[in-house]
Amino acid sequence: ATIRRTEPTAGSGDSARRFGTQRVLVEPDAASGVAVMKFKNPPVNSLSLELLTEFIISLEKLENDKTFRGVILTSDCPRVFSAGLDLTEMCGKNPAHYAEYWKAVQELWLRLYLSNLVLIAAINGACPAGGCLISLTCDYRILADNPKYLIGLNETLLGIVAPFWFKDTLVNTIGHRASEQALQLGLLFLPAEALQVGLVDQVVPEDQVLSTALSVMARWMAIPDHARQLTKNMMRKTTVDRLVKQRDADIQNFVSFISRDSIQKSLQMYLEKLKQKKG
Ligand SMILES: CC/C=C\CCC/C=C/C(=O)SCCNC(=O)CCNC(=O)[C@H](O)C(C)(C)COP(=O)(O)OP(=O)(O)OC[C@H]1O[C@@H](n2cnc3c(N)ncnc32)[C@H](O)[C@@H]1OP(=O)(O)O
Repeated sequence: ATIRRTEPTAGSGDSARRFGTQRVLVEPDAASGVAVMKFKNPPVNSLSLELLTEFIISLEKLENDKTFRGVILTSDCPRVFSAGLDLTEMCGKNPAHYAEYWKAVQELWLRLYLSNLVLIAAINGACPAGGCLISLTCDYRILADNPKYLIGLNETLLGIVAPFWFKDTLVNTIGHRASEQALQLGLLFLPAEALQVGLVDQVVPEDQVLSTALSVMARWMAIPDHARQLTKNMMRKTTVDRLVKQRDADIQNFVSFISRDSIQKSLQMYLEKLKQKKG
């Protein structure tokens, strides 16, 4: 994926010169040091290998540019933040592909979870599974108050299992008992429920998600970077190290699990169900 610069928006000057890739739009505002990163992989921002790769590239570019201290993650697709991992990457492929794909999923989580940037999720659509995981890696989550925008780690509903580092991220956010129940039941929370359980930090009207994210960002960026970053690292490094210490074993575990006939069958059936839903 190549990083492309696009023309600045009208009357904005250099600080709004957008850049990004085909599936990840980046709207930087150098004046405030905040960039808005929008997933653009229609129709549902499924986390394909390409999107994961482009996401990592764009995030790295922002992290390496000292102008930027905060990034807001949001969706360019209507009604959906992200439908989670791309199911077509996990069915009907070969072990080598599954390994490559899972390595990219691990990489994105590792980069996001320990990022020095202030990361705020402006959740403007449905946020199941891998989409929920991305929002959980952020420092703060704002969800649009729309009953259609469900959020949660629903993997068991597909007959699969969220890996331990998905689980750890949820436990670090909503606690052990709430996570145990949510993961086993594959719970998808309504906005009010997600707020109540602590899965999101704020629920606001749909047209205020981005403006709210910008004002919350200002509050987080008022903290001296070094102190905030060291504190974030103190809070999260143990969780990250658990995966770092066993990345290859985790990949092998994923490949053998996802390759099982029974798992392949449930994923195919789930994809069929999604397609019939439209019928
Ligand atoms: C040891 C560890 C082992 C395994 C770990 C695996 C961890 C897995 C994590 C995951 O993220 S698995 C993915 C789980 N995702 C979901 O359950 C969400 C599924 N999608 C939906 O619920 C809905 O699509 C929606 C996000 C609520 C949006 O609904 P809407 O009605 O707007 O769209 P529609 O459902 O018609 O879908 C449009 C189109 O997109 C296809 N689609 C949807 N989700 C995915 C997906 N995750 N991957 C690939 N494709 C997806 C859907 O089939 C439709 O396709 P079509 O246009 O060709 O019919």
